[in-house]
Amino acid sequence: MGNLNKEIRDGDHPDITEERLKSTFDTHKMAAQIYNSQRAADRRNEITSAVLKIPELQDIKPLPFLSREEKVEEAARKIGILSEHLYDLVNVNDGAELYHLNNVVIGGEGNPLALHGVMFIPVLQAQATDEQKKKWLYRAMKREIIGTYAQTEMGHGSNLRKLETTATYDKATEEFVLNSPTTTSMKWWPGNLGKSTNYAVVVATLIINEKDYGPHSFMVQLRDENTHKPLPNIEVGDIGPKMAYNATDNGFLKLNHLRIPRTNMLMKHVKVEKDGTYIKPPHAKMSYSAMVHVRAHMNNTMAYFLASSLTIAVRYSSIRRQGHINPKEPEVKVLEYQTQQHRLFPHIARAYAFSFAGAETVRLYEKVKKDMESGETELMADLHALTSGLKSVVTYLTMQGIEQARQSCGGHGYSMASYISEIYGIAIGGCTYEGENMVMLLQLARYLMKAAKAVKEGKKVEGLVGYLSAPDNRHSLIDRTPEKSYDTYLKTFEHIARQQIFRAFDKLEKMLTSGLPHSEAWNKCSVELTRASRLHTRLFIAQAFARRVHDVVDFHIKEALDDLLHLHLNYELLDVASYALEDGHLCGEQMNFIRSELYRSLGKIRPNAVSYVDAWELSDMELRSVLGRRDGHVYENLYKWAQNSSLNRTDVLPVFEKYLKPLMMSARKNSKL
Ligand SMILES: CCCCCCCCCC/C=C\CCCCCCCCCC(=O)SCCNC(=O)CCNC(=O)[C@H](O)C(C)(C)COP(=O)(O)OP(=O)(O)OC[C@H]1O[C@@H](n2cnc3c(N)ncnc32)[C@H](O)[C@@H]1OP(=O)(O)O
Ligand SMILES: Cc1cc2nc3c(=O)[nH]c(=O)nc-3n(C[C@H](O)[C@H](O)[C@H](O)COP(=O)(O)OP(=O)(O)OC[C@H]3O[C@@H](n4cnc5c(N)ncnc54)[C@H](O)[C@@H]3O)c2cc1C
Repeated sequence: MGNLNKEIRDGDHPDITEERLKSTFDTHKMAAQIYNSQRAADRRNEITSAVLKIPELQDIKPLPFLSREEKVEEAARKIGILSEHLYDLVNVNDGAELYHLNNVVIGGEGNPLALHGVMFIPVLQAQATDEQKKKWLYRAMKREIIGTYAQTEMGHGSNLRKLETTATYDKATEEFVLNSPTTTSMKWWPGNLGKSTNYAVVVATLIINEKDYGPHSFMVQLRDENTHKPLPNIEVGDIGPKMAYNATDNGFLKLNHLRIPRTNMLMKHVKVEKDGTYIKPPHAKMSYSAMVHVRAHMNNTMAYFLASSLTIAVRYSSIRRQGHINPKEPEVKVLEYQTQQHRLFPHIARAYAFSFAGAETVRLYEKVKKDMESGETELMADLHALTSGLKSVVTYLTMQGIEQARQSCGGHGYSMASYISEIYGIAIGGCTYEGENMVMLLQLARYLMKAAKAVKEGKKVEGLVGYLSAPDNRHSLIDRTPEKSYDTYLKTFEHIARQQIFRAFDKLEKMLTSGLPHSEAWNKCSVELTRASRLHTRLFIAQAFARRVHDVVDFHIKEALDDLLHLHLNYELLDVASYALEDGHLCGEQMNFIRSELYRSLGKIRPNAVSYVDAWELSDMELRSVLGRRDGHVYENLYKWAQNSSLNRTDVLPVFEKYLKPLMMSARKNSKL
């Protein structure tokens, strides 16, 4: 039998090999859990190996040394080369393969086709009629045209009902007139809008006979297909540098009374007839499908970002030696410190949890998408509630985890050589895009309040909120169950979420009864409401983790996942324990029990720590991190990496003659006086 950890190679740093030899599970079999099948895990590695054989697809130099313009150019260069090899490298109908290819070759900072693939094509698939698909979708899929999704404006992103861009129907010419009447009505932020795309699905407020029908989607050609020059009545450009995503040209767009044919409105579900008659869609929010598409996939992208930074931090912590635990012994790997383990291991567990919760979410999304094709909309509300909560909680916890990973690498974590700061910048965009986190938590809260009302009225609720009508224990039995039975943990999470949901509900009801208008009462309860949404979502994540562990057949994989789940449940419970202490559901003694289980878990995870992150099978090419190198040879490569700095091209910079020398000369002269 070979090594269980598949990353072991001759010549690696002995400290990291020592870690890998301790693995109790086969890391490639674990990858099958993370990527949902052995075939998917195999394909990732096959794609990486194939890419490594194509020299033009390698980074020209480490990305942090590129200027913004060079980053934009480099991503476009690679997209061009990828286009030639695409069919040999991936199954183009498999989103996971495309995403992996993107991560290996280009990385997270963006590319000209990102929004084309992530939103433009999905919105056409979901909202275009067959005729419209023939006109645009098939061309888009062949990349004859490149598009984006232009919804957010300078003045409005969250509140779609107040978008200022108008699409006014002109019955006489059977056209819509698209107009940006104010500075704040300019589209602002859409990815790749600035310079890369020649088409956009523009979301505008539909006006017919002076009546406002709310946001609708319209296909707009932005640029000439040959010259790429903006078409008349269109002003378009880049919004400038951002915290991250700087290979992406997020853009602005001003439409000056631009006329487009009536048939450019996406009309699969909703219609404006020639005479201006408006035909409603089967569900008012069907046009929000592209956003739900991205939200449904965000758990997995966040899990990936979190796992990337943890891979870097855990590998580095296994070769970084500093300080002593036993003064008579050599300096220890920093991974031996309990504080380091506490800082990193719970986030490893979260990365796995997000991936498992993500798989369930994508399954529900696929079902709803199929239903919607035939006009069936029953599960849309469930999906919207679930994805709203998850996108908010998962992006926020990912942000925390990545920052802990960075800090756990000490000074070198702050260097771009770690690449963690770039991953952080990219990942935290997710707290904002696809619905600002608080706004989306409040969307979930609407759903939870409806369920709470039903329960109060004596009705039974089911599905995601079924626990609200299930029996509850007054006191948690957490310390009175056999090891590896997680039922009592999950019941405790249920209790906490239920209590908070009803606390928010009661507060809201009291205010409404006192005569406060609904929107004011809602605002005054909104912190309590977002707490309810977070607790409900964290319960779902824990349940999804437990469901996955329950289903695993392979003994060693199950045992390793079980250890992570145990850590997850104890850590997460401590994080939210104040809610259960408040009403005596948990007592001080049980808190001690949870704490001691947590510390026991850290010890149990420790020997497998490197293998848990190796199991994500993130290649050096995609990690782009000196600290996270698979072979553990960090220090000599850190020195090599610094040689890329343009400041090192000469021993003496011109600024010396220009500024520093005169400064020192004058100081010396003064001190002689
Ligand atoms: C050749 C080489 C190939 C190489 C490969 C390339 C591959 C590329 C891969 C690239 C990989 C990665 C790239 C990653 C890029 C990053 C992508 C970033 C994308 C970011 C894009 C955006 O941000 S787009 C803009 C997003 N904007 C928002 O999300 C706005 C948020 N606001 C809203 O969604 C809405 O305004 C609102 C939901 C908050 C409110 O809407 P509204 O006012 O209309 O409704 P109400 O609040 O009144 O609610 C009414 C009822 O409607 C229900 N509702 C709302 N939404 C939905 C819904 N979607 N579904 C179902 N129901 C919904 C709501 O619940 C209310 O119900 P009731 O309570 O019953 O009344
Ligand atoms: C990296 C990145 C990529 C993006 N890509 C695209 C794209 O491709 N296409 C596109 O159309 N857009 C894109 N966006 C825009 C993005 O979708 C919006 O910025 C986002 O939806 C948030 O909206 P906002 O900017 O209006 O925030 P605001 O709503 O102005 O948020 C500001 C504050 O107000 C609070 N707030 C607002 N409304 C409420 C409320 N009702 N209740 C309580 N609090 C509230 C928020 O919680 C937040 O704290 C992108 C943004 C980023 C950062």
